[in-house]
Amino acid sequence: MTDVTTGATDAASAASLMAKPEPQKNTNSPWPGPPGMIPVTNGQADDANIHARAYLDSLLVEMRIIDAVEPDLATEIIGKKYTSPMTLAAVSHLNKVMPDKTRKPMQEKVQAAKKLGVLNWIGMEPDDEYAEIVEDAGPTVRIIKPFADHEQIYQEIKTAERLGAVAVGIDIDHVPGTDGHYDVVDGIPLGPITAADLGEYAAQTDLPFIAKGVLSIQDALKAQEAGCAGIVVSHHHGRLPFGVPPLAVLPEIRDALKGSGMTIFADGSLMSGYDAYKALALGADAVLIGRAILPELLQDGSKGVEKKFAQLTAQLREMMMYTGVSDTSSFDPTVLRRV
Ligand SMILES: Cc1cc2nc3c(=O)[nH]c(=O)nc-3n(C[C@H](O)[C@H](O)[C@H](O)COP(=O)(O)O)c2cc1C
Repeated sequence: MTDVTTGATDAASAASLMAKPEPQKNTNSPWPGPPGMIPVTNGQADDANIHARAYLDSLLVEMRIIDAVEPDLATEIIGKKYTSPMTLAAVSHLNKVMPDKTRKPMQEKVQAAKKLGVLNWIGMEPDDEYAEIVEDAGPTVRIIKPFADHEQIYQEIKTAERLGAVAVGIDIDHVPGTDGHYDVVDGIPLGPITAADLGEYAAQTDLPFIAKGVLSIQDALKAQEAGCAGIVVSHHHGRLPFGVPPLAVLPEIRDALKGSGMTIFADGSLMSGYDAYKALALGADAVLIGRAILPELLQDGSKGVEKKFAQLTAQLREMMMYTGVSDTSSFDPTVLRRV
């Protein structure tokens, strides 16, 4: 049976699939490629994904069927129109994991997003690979790592501008490493991002700037102060041990940013259209779908993603109809009951 938390096909691999890179514990991972390339979970209480899943499953839904009609999923995100409030998350490094070197999952994902008319995100790829991946792409947000070398950040912002990104940002939640020091990714040292840094990056570019990995009102307000156009409420598939479920903090962040005009994205274990519905009902303007599309992407490329996305869309539409939500600006958190 497929596990709704992870998309994995049995309980053992479900427990092993999410969260922090744990190369030595990757034996049950269903992903191809070198151990640790695609994050897996330790399945313990410190794994924030466990709590994200439990929180999502504790949210039940009232029915408001009288007067309900088929919903319209068209959504404006930072001034551009898309067919859905569901976007394809940054899931980097995938071209390296495929044993079949003729396959390019990063490009396949970009093409699926374009075909579907949804926003796509690109994460940590070197600028030259990023350029190849987004050749002939639809709208893309480029997320840059919090490099210790700030010059590299400025350079990557410039490349994103040149390549026509619709927004640019930093995954600010990728500063700490599991050794208690600043993380190092692909041999590149990461470093702290101060509020002043964030303000400078946001001011440097005409593109909307996004802070990805906000999980408190404090950081949300700092991002606002820094001039960010948007935030992603996220713990980056459980980088933070014991991380609070993004959906648990989303409503208070939404309230804190009320009237700011900022776009609020959310992600974290959204494995179905029903999960996406809950994030949207709790105040996300749009959601990022990452691991829910990974098995299909790696197995069947663009077509697999399109098929999975159609399933997520059907679930989102079904839930919107049952709850009388006719369009993506009409979500109502009072429909949800926590049990
Ligand atoms: C294989 C993989 C690579 C990722 N790489 C990046 C990255 O480079 N930059 C980034 O901001 N997020 C990255 N993420 C995090 C996702 O964008 C997303 O925040 C996270 O997976 C939570 O969403 P999900 O539960 O739908 O997967 C990555 C996720 C995965 C699974």
